[in-house]
Amino acid sequence: MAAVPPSPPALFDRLVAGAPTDWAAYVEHAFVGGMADGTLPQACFRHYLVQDYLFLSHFARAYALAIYKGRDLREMRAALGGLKAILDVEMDLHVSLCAGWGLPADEVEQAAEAKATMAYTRYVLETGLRGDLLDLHVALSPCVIGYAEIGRRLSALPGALDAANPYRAWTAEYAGEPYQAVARAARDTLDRLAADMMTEARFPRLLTIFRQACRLEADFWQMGMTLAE
Ligand SMILES: Cc1ncc(CO)c(N)n1
Repeated sequence: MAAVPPSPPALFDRLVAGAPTDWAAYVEHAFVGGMADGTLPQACFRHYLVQDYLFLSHFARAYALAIYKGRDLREMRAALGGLKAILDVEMDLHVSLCAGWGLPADEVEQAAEAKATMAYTRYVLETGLRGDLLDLHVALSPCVIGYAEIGRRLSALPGALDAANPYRAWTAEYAGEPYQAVARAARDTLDRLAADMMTEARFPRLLTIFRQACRLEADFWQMGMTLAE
């Protein structure tokens, strides 16, 4: 019987394997550890939460760009699914999280964007405008798939979901099945696009986009930690 050839590693796993330091600096940032054990100062979380609301509104625009860049209805519908997940699921969570932290939505919407927020969101949008759908989805991937991984890791740590942990709602949301499903869909989208758009010659440039996005994610946590504006 002929041996079944091993299937190639998924594109996302290849990207992580190609940028282990940048990936770890993002998903293992001190901000994340501080949410796990509850020691993160609450002012840092509030600052982050306000900026993340602004982040998500630009992130929704990037998914809208992915609809525009779709080459057929299937790709356009997949991007629409991502857009709806942000606008209808994640934004709703944010509005209620913000309310729970005493931050009314209209106040959050009026807040000034921190430089780290501008840098990250505009980098993703610009990468998508300049490149094709694969460039755009690689730029988006650390966000969606990274937060699902962070949520999953946190939820396995003792204390992260305890009633006494002020960040338990955040962890529960990103560890929860609806968000995990969004991240699986993002992985599938990458693999489907890679199957007909990816060449080996292209991989180094995709890895550069991925690394840059991971660095900007780590900077986003750092902005929260330091209350940077
Ligand atoms: C900064 C940032 N990255 C990723 C996500 C997940 O969508 C988020 N909410 N915020």
